[in-house]
Amino acid sequence: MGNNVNSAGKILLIATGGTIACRETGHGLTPVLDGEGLLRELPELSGVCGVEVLDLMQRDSTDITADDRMQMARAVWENRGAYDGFVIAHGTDTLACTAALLHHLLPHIDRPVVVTGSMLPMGAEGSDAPGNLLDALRVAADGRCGVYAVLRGSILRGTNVLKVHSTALDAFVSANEPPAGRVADGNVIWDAPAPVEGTPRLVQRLEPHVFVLRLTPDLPPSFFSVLHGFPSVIIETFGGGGIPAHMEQAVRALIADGTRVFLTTQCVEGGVHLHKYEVGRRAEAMGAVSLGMRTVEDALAAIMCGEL
Ligand SMILES: NC(=O)C[C@H](N)C(=O)O
Repeated sequence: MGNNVNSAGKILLIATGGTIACRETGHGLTPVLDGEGLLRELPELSGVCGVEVLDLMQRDSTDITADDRMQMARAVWENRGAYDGFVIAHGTDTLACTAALLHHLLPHIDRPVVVTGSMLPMGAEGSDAPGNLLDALRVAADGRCGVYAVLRGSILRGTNVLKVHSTALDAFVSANEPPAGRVADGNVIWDAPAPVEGTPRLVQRLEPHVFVLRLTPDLPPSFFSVLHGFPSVIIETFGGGGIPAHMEQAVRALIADGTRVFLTTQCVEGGVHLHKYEVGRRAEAMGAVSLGMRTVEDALAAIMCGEL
């Protein structure tokens, strides 16, 4: 199978909930629409591709766990003989976690896997839902293999998705990489080369016990004792990266006790550069590992899948 499967084929829409599927229930927005309910709002669909539906779950994405994401990956893996591509309709709040984890759970996937969602429910006035879902289906039908998120006409690599706004329709950016492509007037335009081919597989085992710690300048070093026992910890450090001097001993003890310590930055973009400052070099010397340009979601997924 090449890097592009035949375009305009049969796509499986996997519905998982999220705002895109929400209605006001009197208890707040709750996902209630199933996959067919979403498609009913897309009269422009005919001519784009054939779509079948798999209703996997109806969750606000806040409630989605590693097991649920594994179910999504399995649904793609087990159905890939029957479909040319997959669209996953998902809540936006943890969409970046799902896109990154699917990328690492499905290395070299030989189908397009496109995650999308919306900031307003399908059917609400001015909603971004129909446009996002239709664009996602177009990208899946276009045939480029790999995991992507499609939102507001942008095609983001699964590893670089970042939600930066909690309410605006333009809520996502492609972190540390330009978008892979875009959808303009219904046409899919790729700006990045296709991913390198390889043998597709499904990663079977996930390690969900990864702690992410956001440093504050005056975090008491005694706090680190609660992290002993975690196999891996990601520390979101300041700017270019480093461990504050008064926490060094505590981090060293954590590493000596067998916890792998990875460092990233609290900055939205730019990554960590531990070689640049003395504080960064000291952190490297004690055995902390740089996450470079990875987003937290990508690093988390890579660690959970045993890649790091
Ligand atoms: N816009 C959304 O989809 C937000 C919603 N709370 C979710 O992530 O499921």
